[in-house]
Amino acid sequence: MESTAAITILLPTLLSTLLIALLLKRFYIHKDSSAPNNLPPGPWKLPIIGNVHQLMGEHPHRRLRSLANTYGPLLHLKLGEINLIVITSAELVREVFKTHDLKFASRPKLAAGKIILYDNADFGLAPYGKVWSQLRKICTVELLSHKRVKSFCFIREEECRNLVEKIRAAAGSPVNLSKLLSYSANTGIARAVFGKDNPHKESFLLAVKKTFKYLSGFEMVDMLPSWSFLAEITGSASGMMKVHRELDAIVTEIIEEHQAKNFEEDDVDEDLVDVLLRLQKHGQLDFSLTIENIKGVILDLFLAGTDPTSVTLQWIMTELIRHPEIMKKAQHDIRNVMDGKRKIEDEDIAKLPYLNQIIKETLRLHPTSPLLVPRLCRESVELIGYTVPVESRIVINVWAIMRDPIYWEDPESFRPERFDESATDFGAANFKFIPFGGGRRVCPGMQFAVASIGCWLAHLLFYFDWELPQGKRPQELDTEEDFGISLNRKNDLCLVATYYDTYEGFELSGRPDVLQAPHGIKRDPQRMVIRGSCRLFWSSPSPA
Ligand code: HEM
Repeated sequence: MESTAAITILLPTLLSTLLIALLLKRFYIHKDSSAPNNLPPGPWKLPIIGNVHQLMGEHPHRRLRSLANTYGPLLHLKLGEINLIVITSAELVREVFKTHDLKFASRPKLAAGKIILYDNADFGLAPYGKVWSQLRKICTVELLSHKRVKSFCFIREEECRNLVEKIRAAAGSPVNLSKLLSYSANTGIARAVFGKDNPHKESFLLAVKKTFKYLSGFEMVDMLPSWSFLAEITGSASGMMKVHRELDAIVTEIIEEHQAKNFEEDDVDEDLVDVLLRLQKHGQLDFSLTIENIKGVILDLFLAGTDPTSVTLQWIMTELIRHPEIMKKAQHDIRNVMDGKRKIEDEDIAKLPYLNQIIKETLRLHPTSPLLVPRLCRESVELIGYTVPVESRIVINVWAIMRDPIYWEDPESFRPERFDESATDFGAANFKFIPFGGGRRVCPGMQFAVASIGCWLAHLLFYFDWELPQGKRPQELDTEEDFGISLNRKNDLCLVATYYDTYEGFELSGRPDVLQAPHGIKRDPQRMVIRGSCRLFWSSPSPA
């Protein structure tokens, strides 16, 4: 983990600086007089670095859970100059998302937001205010609303079929599912946002990985923002600048292509980029929409629409491989629902509640943002008798809450059925299941993500049987995590897929929804019947 490495390298320097500071300037190190007396509890703090050293050695969400177990669900840490408040209970999440939503609706200024995302000109990291709310509204209406998500079903279906074809082409050799899913997710969001595929996937996906690492909020430069030289020493400033240049080149190309189209006012085929450029040209918003805002929005959607979706799918497939009986049940459901049909459509997926339960259970155990996206407290707030100071950085350890035995029976087990028993939904109604966050800053891409994940998963399970390469046993599949703002698998997921040949004696043509009958037999998908558990075959071939 880069931030841990940076901490490890810097710690001796910081400690010696501290020692010298203590010896020579004893009297210049004052207690922060502006700090309230009743801060939430937390461990003893070293001067200057505060509790930075206590986050070493483990992923932050795991470390913060251990600290919460000692100090309670409302925890105060000092990370360099930053007051970090860590929330680890559903009851306190309710306070943040409901009672005091407005006070917690901003985001801290992170170095990555400044350098990579055009000084937070996007809306995912933008401070609470007019620019954020209008950009969010435009994206919701034009891209992420229920109606728009439904209208993109043709993109989802086409991309799913392309994915199936790619996996089939591997003909039983291991496929790198992590890579294939990232590519597919990126194509899906690119086509929805700007109408065509992203030709620079390889470099884009590398830049995405780095961006999510830099956005964790645990970079040295984000803990000691007034020591700006740290960004230079640790190399994070140049690293971020490099990522910025790579991403900027891609969005600049997209924008220039759209500008060159010279679209008409009443163009009915406007995509989101066209809409943003039109609004900029005609000054139709009550703030001045800059080209940096437009680039930032495209990057937000591009980053958020690619990584969490594909990462969730990788965790789903990881859990299904580790639990073959659950995989079989899901496959049985979908092959039954398809009942001789070959092309999976949105309405088929709607008939698969177990698939939905699998998605929820995976997001419970592997939330892609284990600490959500950090919030900034806009004014001081009283919570359970403690004061959360203004400008504190707030993280909600959803990873810990969603594994807490207080709220979940047998929390470490992968058991999709638990979502059958309780009517827990994605919408954070009970504050113990919050993989998409909540309140005003809740993920606006939730419907887009759930529709895409459902479609991909249905295709992966309907068309293929899956196993680990080299005869490995399910429990040998690792679940090692990599940390950034997004909780990825550390190692790529490589699996062997066996095409589920439901139509005996029939070959699929180029596209998996098209059947090719052997010579002399009429093609009539209506005449397929189900035999045995879920295997389909041609009912009565009667060669002419
Ligand atoms: C499984 C998939 C996804 C998960 C788990 C997820 C999760 C999250 C979380 C936890 C947040 C922070 C919420 C908070 O602060 O309370 C967030 C914010 C956001 N997400 Fe997602 N997300 C997913 C997919 C998407 C997709 C597909 C898009 C867009 C196409 C998207 C766009 C955004 C944006 C723009 C924000 C920032 C919102 C704001 O600050 O107002 N996400 N997401």
